[in-house]
Amino acid sequence: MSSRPADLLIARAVRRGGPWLAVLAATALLGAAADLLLPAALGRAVDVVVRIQSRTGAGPGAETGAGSGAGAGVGAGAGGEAAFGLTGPLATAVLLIALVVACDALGVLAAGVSGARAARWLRSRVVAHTLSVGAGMTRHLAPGEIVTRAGVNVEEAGRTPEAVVTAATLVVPAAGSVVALALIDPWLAVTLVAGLLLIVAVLRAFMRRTTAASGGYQQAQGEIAGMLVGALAGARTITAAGTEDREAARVLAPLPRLRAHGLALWRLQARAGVQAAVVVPLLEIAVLAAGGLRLSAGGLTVGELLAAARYVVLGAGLGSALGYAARIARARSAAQRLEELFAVPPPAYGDRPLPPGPGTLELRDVTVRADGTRLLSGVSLVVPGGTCTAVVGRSGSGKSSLAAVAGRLVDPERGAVLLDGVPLREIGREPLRRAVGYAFERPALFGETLAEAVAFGLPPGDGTAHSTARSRDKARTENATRSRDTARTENAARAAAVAACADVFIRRLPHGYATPVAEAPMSGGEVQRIGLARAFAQAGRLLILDDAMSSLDTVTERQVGRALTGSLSGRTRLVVAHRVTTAAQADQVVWLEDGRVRATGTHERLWHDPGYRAVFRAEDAS
Ligand SMILES: Nc1ncnc2c1ncn2[C@@H]1O[C@H](COP(=O)(O)OP(=O)(O)OP(=O)(O)O)[C@@H](O)[C@H]1O
Repeated sequence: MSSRPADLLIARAVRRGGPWLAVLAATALLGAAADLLLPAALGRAVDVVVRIQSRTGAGPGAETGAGSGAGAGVGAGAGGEAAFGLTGPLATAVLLIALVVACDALGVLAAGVSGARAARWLRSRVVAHTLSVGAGMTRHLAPGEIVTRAGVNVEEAGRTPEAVVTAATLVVPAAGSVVALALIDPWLAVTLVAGLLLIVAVLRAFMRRTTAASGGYQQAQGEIAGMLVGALAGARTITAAGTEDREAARVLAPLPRLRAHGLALWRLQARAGVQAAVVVPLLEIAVLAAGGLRLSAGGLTVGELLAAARYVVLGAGLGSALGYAARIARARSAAQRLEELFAVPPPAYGDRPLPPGPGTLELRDVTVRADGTRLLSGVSLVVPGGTCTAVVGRSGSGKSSLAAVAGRLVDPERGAVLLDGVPLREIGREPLRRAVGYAFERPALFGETLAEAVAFGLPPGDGTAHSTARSRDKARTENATRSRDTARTENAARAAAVAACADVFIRRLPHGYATPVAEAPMSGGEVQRIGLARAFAQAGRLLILDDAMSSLDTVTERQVGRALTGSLSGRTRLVVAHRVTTAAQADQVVWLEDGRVRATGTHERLWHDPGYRAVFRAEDAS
């Protein structure tokens, strides 16, 4: 994958640092400037001392105590002058040191906050995008992989603001040192530039190799997480089969690869560290040697040589960018993995509203394909508004695929699905999701309490009064409307729970509808009933039940079946059925075989066909 989108993503994440980024850059630049000025201030102080010493004749002669009284007087006057002359450079040096310390402290804070903001932005985008793609995302990547990317990789990519800004500001002392050395002596500057070019070459090679190695490391990490989450989903099966050790070995299979990439990263870091560690002192020696020669030739003062020695250390500080380069490299490979998530497009919704209608569902020559396999081929059928259609067929015949395409959980590769004459692709997400309710064989329950689990997905009210209300009166009206809407939602959810035979067992719980979902002791059939209630409450005009009653006992199934043909009969119903009773209650039956419609008609008519009867015998036998 090209690293360009990843680099763009990093740039956008860095920008999320906002004003803290400016603080980070300002403290880094100010600190660098103070660092640059410090050698000059110290050099000046040394030169003042040397000048005073040479004027007073201090040094070897003074140490021997030689000198006249007048000379001593001159020495005392010069000593006072020295103290006075030193005050300026020393005070400047103290101020500069204080500035460096303050910049360091503020820089740490700014780095932390800007990094946290970048990570928050990345994480929100990853989560929102993953959920908007929905089931399509898990067809591309295992859930554990996705979680690793949203967690670990987001953290790595989010750490970039500090690394990028600090690495960029390291250029300032390097460039400043070159300029300062050029002012002292051009040959010293040339020596430093040669050394810096070498350091940049080391850094570039290090970055390239580290990006590749950390990509491999992160991939192995994601694979382990993906397989662990998969294994946990089947934990009961693993325990029942007694295959824990074998599973652990399977989950940890990428471990040798992880280790190899980890070692490669350490090796790269060590090698580049050694290279930088060799180049920097060599550079210092080279500059000092050149400076020493110039000093002996009278072209430099001692203070200038001292300043030059400090400038070369500052300039070669570019070598300390190694740590930042490693962080940027890891962030780039992490950003590439995030880009792979963003590359999976969410379903595009239209903007058409649904006109009033009975809920007539029509499939026109629909073909559905997944991973190269054809799940449905040229399926055409009409479910008249307000009627119930049962979808039957042997296991693997395409019933769930038909249920999925009928409410746009997947899109057909060819053909069209229409609700009341409007192609599903053209309907806006909101009206589509309000019009269609789904119940599944193994529903996932969301919400804190059972009441919320049943009402999940229901709008608290129709919201029309909320959006325009501005004045206080309007706000009061809005609150009243909201309370009315909430009450209406609760009533709708209760009525749906009654129809799905969930109300009976919910009310038997000590806290009834207020029971936290996580603490509600529910059987598979009871969970299915909550799922059914949720779908009954949500479905505006089309209700799709995909094997949603498989765990219900016969009595409960008959009761729910009565609700389907009674209180819910105003809606169009598409019911994937395995039992004869469900098919017999439906207005029409669609019989699928190998992803095609084998026949359509009433159950009574189809029952004459031995093949049709065999579908139910096969279901009973399975
Ligand atoms: N994502 C997918 N990729 C490839 N093949 C798939 C995918 N989903 C389903 N299939 C295959 O498509 C066929 C139809 O699956 P579908 O779930 O629609 O059948 P079904 O009639 O609902 O089966 P069952 O009654 O056992 O639930 C099956 O052979 C299944 O293995």
